[in-house]
This record gives sequence, C-alpha cells and structure tokens, in this order.
Amino acid sequence: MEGGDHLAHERKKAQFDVEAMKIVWAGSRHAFEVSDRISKLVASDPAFRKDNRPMLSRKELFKNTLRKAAYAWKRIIELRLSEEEASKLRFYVDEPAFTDLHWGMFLPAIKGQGTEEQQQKWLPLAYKMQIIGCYAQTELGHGSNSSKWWPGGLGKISTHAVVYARLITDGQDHGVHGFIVQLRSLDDHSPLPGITVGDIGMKFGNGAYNTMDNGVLRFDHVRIPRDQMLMKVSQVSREGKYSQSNVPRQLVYGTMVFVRQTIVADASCALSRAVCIATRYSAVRRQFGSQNGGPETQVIDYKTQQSRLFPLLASAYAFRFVGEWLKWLYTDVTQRLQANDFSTLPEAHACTAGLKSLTTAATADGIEECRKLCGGHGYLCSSGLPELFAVYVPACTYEGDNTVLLLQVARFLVKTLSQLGSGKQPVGTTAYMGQVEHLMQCHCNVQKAEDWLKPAVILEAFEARSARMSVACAKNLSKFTNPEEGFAELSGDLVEAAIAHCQLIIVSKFIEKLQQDIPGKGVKQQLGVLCNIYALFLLHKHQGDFLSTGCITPKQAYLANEQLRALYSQARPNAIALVDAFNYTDHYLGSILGCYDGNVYPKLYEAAWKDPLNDSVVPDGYREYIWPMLKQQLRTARL
Ligand SMILES: CCCCC/C=C\C/C=C\C/C=C\CCCCC(=O)SCCNC(=O)CCNC(=O)[C@H](O)C(C)(C)COP(=O)(O)OP(=O)(O)OC[C@H]1O[C@@H](n2cnc3c(N)ncnc32)[C@H](O)[C@@H]1OP(=O)(O)O
Ligand SMILES: Cc1cc2nc3c(=O)[nH]c(=O)nc-3n(C[C@H](O)[C@H](O)[C@H](O)COP(=O)(O)OP(=O)(O)OC[C@H]3O[C@@H](n4cnc5c(N)ncnc54)[C@H](O)[C@@H]3O)c2cc1C
Repeated sequence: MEGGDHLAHERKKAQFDVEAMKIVWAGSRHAFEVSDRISKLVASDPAFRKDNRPMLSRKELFKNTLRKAAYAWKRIIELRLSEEEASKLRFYVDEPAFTDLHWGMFLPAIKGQGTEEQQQKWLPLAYKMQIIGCYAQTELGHGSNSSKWWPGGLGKISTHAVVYARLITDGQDHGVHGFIVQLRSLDDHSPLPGITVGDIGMKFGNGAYNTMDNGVLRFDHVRIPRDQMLMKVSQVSREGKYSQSNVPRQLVYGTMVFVRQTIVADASCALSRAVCIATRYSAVRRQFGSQNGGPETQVIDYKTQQSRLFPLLASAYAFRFVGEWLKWLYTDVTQRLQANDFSTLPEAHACTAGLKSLTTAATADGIEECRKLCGGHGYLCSSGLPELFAVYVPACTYEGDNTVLLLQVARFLVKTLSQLGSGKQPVGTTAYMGQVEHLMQCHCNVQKAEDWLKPAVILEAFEARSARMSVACAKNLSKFTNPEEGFAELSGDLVEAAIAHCQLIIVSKFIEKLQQDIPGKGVKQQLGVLCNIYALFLLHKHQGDFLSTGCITPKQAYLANEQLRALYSQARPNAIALVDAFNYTDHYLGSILGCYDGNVYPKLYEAAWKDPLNDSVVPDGYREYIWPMLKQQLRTARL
C-alpha cells in the first residue's frame, strides 16, 4: 500500500475532540498556536535537517551545531521573535547546544543571584549574545577546588561562566559562592591568561549529546574583579569584609530549582515523543494471530503490548500536568522571595528535586521500553529512539544525581514529620501529613473493581502509603543516637519513602487537573481514563509497598489490576488520537516508525539505501581484506 494515511482507520475510532485535546496538552490556545507555528517553521527549513546526525564525525557534528545555532539566532532576529517564540524555536531545532546553558542556566543564575547593578551590567550583553555563558559547578574530583568538569558550552564556545567556588577572605572559608568569570578573549576566542579550558571527550551514543561541548576548566592565579561575585545573597566590601543579606543562604542554589522545574516539563516532551513513535508503529505493525486467512493482529491489540505502552502514554500526560503545576509553584515561590517571604522555599526545593528525579528516571526507562515495543526496527537509528535515549538518559544525572535528589526529599519529609510534634501544621504537598493519625490506621474500602475509579479512594491509598513509609523511617531514625549515622544507614528506605511521596504528588495533581473546567467533547473523559491508568499502574507496580504497610488487602490489589485491564480496553480506540494530540511534526519526531501517515515500510526501505555504506555495491576494504581471505579459504579447501 503506497501513499495515503495508513492510520486513518485508527483516527476514525477516536471518541474525543483531538483539536481540543491539543490545546489541553499545550497548556493554552496561545501556547498551542505558538508551538504549532514555530514547529512548522523549523520543519520546513532545510537548514534544520537532522537525519544525518548519526553519520557525522564529532568535528562535523559540532560544526553543524554551531551553524544551526547561528542560523537559528539569525532567524530569531529577522523574524523579531519574542522570548517565548525564540525558546520554542530552539526546542524544535532539537539539538543540544551551548545555547541551552546560556539561556537555561547562565542567564537565570545572574537574574537570581546578581544584584540589580550586576543584572544591569551583564544581562543586556547576554540577551544580545554579545557574551556567551555557561554554568560551572561540578568538579572532576570531590570538593570545590580541583578542576571544573562537565559544564555544557564550556569546552569550546563560552566566553564567560558563572563559576561556583569557595570564597575565602582573611583566611576564613565562607563556603561556595557564584562568580562571573571571563574565560576567553572576545576578539580571538583564545583562553585568557591562567585559564586552561577544553572539551572532555566523546559521550554515549552517536550524534546524541555529542553536539554539546561539555568542558574542563582550570584556573592558575586568575584574578577577577570583586564586583563579579554574584552578590544578592552575600557581599564582600572593597575592604574585604564579608557580610550576608537577610535571606537564606540556600538561594545560592536557586538556579537549580528553576532548571529542575524546566527538566520536569522537558520529561513529558521526551516521553510523549517516544510514546508517539511506539503507539503509531504498534498500530501499523501486524504480527501473528491471524485466523482463517484474515489479516494478522495489530500488535497494539495484544494485551501485553497495551500493559507496557499505555502506562507510558498516561505517564506522559501525568508529567505534563505536574510540570504545569510545578511552573506555577516556581512562579509563586519567586514572587514570595521578592517580598522577602522564604517560607515555601524548602517545599519548592523538595518538589523540584523529587519530581525531577522521578520524571527523568521514568522517561529514560520509558524511552528504552518504547524501543523494545518497536521490536527490531526500534534499534535502527531511523526509528529515532536510540538517539532520543542517548540524548535523554543523562537527565538522570545532570542537575543532581536522581538518588542524591531523593535523599534531599527524604530529609524534607523527616523534618516535616518532626515538626508535627511542635504543632506546626504542614501545608502544600505535605498537608496530608497533618492527618497522619488517621492515615496510619485507615482502611481502604474497595469491594469491587470499579471502586478503584473513585479519586478519593485512590488519593487516600497513596497518602496512607506515603505517610506510613515516612513514619516508619522516622521511627527507625529515632533509634540512632547519631542522626546522620541513622540517615546513612536507612538511606535505602528513605529513598523509597521519598518516591512514594513524589508519586502521590503526581497522582494528586492529575486528579486536581480533572477538577478544572476542560472543554471539548470527550476530552475530560479520556483524561480520566489516563489518570486512572497512571494511578492504578503505579499501585500495581508498587503493590508490595501498599500491602506491606497494610494500606490495601491482597484482594484489593487483585481488583486494582482487574480495573487496570478494563481501562486499557477503553484507551485502545483512542490511542492514536491521544498521541496525535501532542501535535508533533514528523521533523521533530525524527522517526520513520512514528511518521504521521504510518507509511513505515517503504520509508524504511528507502532510508536504508541512503546509508553511506550503500554508496557503492562493493564496499571499501573488500580488495584489502575480504578478497585475500576468500582466496585463502579457496586454497585451504583445495588441499
Ligand atoms: C537536551 C535538552 C535538555 C532540556 C532541558 C530543559 C531546560 C534546561 C536547560 C538547560 C539544561 C541543559 C542541560 C543540563 C545542564 C545540567 C547542569 C548541571 O548539572 S549543573 C550542576 C548541578 N549539580 C547538582 O545538582 C548537584 C546536586 N547536589 C545538590 O543539589 C546539593 O544539595 C548541593 C546544592 C551541592 C549542596 O550540598 P551541601 O551538602 O552543601 O548541602 P545540603 O546538605 O545538600 O543542603 C543544605 C541545605 O540546603 C537545602 N538545599 C539544597 N539545595 C537547595 C536548593 N536547590 N534550593 C533550596 N534549598 C536547597 C537543603 O534542603 C538543606 O536544607 P536544610 O536541611 O534545611 O539545612
Ligand atoms: C550530560 C551532562 C551535562 C552536564 N552539564 C553540567 C553543567 O552544565 N554544569 C555543571 O556544573 N555540571 C554539569 N553536569 C554534571 C552533573 O551535574 C553531575 O554529574 C551530577 O550532579 C552528579 O554528580 P557526580 O557526577 O559528581 O556524581 P557522583 O556524586 O559522584 O555520583 C556517583 C554515584 O554516587 C552516588 N552518590 C553520590 N553522593 C551520594 C550520597 N550523598 N548518598 C548516596 N549516594 C550518593 C550517586 O547516586 C551515584 O550513584 C553534567 C553532567 C552530564 C552527564
């Protein structure tokens, strides 16, 4: 079958208004329109071609990225794009580059930690890209005194960096502070005296994150002017006297709160992209199961395929909505900080750290699962999945190793519980801890499978599980005379309690989303199905937690699984429309298996012939290596 829409019959099955769902996914009609227009602009411009990336050498790849970044900047200026549109354009170009760190970390660090004066000096230069900056925190070894190692954009391009280093005045160590440091000449790009800088080498995967110049940096007696220390949180006077503003020291780490929030939003993009590919291909692919000479079964109709794919589809939507909420939380905490209200900073830190950890881990695993869901073809670069995985997987490490971040959440939970005794009522995402006595002894009253569709039932089960796991940790911790020793010894349990708490946040934010007015025929109903799939899939996967804490009975766990199977059947006719609602162009998807028209096989066949190995019928090296071997075998056979 050539041409046409091979998925048209699937699209006809949809029981909801896909156009309305596109608006829900984008967040608003305005966001949808910007996204739609900019993604098409990028897709239609041959300068943004990306299908050749896996074939390029590192040097070619890197130069190509510089070309695209410069061209993107030219288009941003020519078209007078707003900040929102420009950031969408970089997103749809879909190639990690030094600009991610310039716009995503360097600028926010100056905005968050620089004084008014410092912002006035540096921000205009950075906004016009007259300087290019990166964010240099991580070290090669431990401490903050060896070599910086890893910062993106540092290796070859950045002219400046926000460097985190210890501040020592009059022999006294004041801890880690941020400094703006010029690294390279603005005339010929050579490193300034005393500065050694370079790329740290090839990373995982062809193409993938190798478009980024992650770098190493060393200083040898480098002097920077005093006013290049970021001085919003603490200051050093002309006389060398150190002082601190009346704000928490933790604000030094404010950029991380901002970036972790954007990483959660990004997780829903990466996961939805993989899910879109795997869902479309699962509807195209037929394998076995035919009876009486009829067509073979579409693999999406196998229950096992559904039980692997649909929870990922539901997770993509869940991460989208929790990301939206996290953006609100970040905006709220920022406004409060401006009014000198620091009360919600610990919660914002715990939420961004924990949700970054959970969503990136699930997304990295989910992309790999999508590759397997596509069978052998998923392993081809033209499926788009190997590169997506290789680009995405470091998200589990950068901006804080996921386990280290969960330990930060666990500390916050233990602290919240310990403050209950002094009468401090928890608020926000820990408000449920205020009912800890009820949650420690409540019984789930599910009697039939459909009872699991009630939001209040789901919420109470997740709250009880999280509260009981945190309380068990707190009780065990109290047995140690040295709290830090206890924390280290129990860190495995603490991480599990933190996961339970963060899963509760995602489930509860999905449920809250459904309480809003959502226009469009059948849209809310489909989101309800996805919300229940997400919650019951987690409950099924972690049933050990729910059972061992006595939150549910084995019979109720069985009923949850029964309900989950029924939900998969409800999602099935809507699956293609639910991934169409992401509104991804074929360019952005970068996948033959996921192409909109589902015309997979002719495209795969055609793409194979474009591989450089197929430039000639007889490969280079045949005369040199293969021909002599064949002749040798001939002689041996004759003997
Ligand atoms: C491919 C495209 C991707 C697109 C993504 C989308 C956009 C993003 C844009 C760009 C991103 C692109 C690429 C990725 C770049 C990645 C950049 C980096 O990786 S930068 C390096 C990040 N490093 C880390 O995250 C290190 C992790 N470690 C920590 O976070 C540690 O907590 C610490 C900050 C290093 C501090 O450790 P320390 O031991 O000194 O202190 P703690 O005991 O941990 O904490 C003390 C105290 O402070 C509180 N706290 C900690 N962090 C924060 C924070 N961020 N905000 C607020 N508060 C914080 C902590 O809770 C403790 O409080 P208390 O218990 O009350 O004393
Ligand atoms: C692609 C990529 C881009 C990056 N970009 C930047 C950048 O732009 N700027 C920048 O400054 N950095 C950047 N980084 C560095 C990144 O932030 C760090 O790699 C990350 O914070 C983890 O730190 P680490 O590498 O020192 O790991 P480690 O801390 O050495 O972790 C190693 C292992 O030890 C465990 N571990 C560590 N500490 C504890 C603990 N306290 N308790 C229990 N277990 C622990 C971890 O879970 C992990 O399993 C980047 C990294 C990558 C991979």
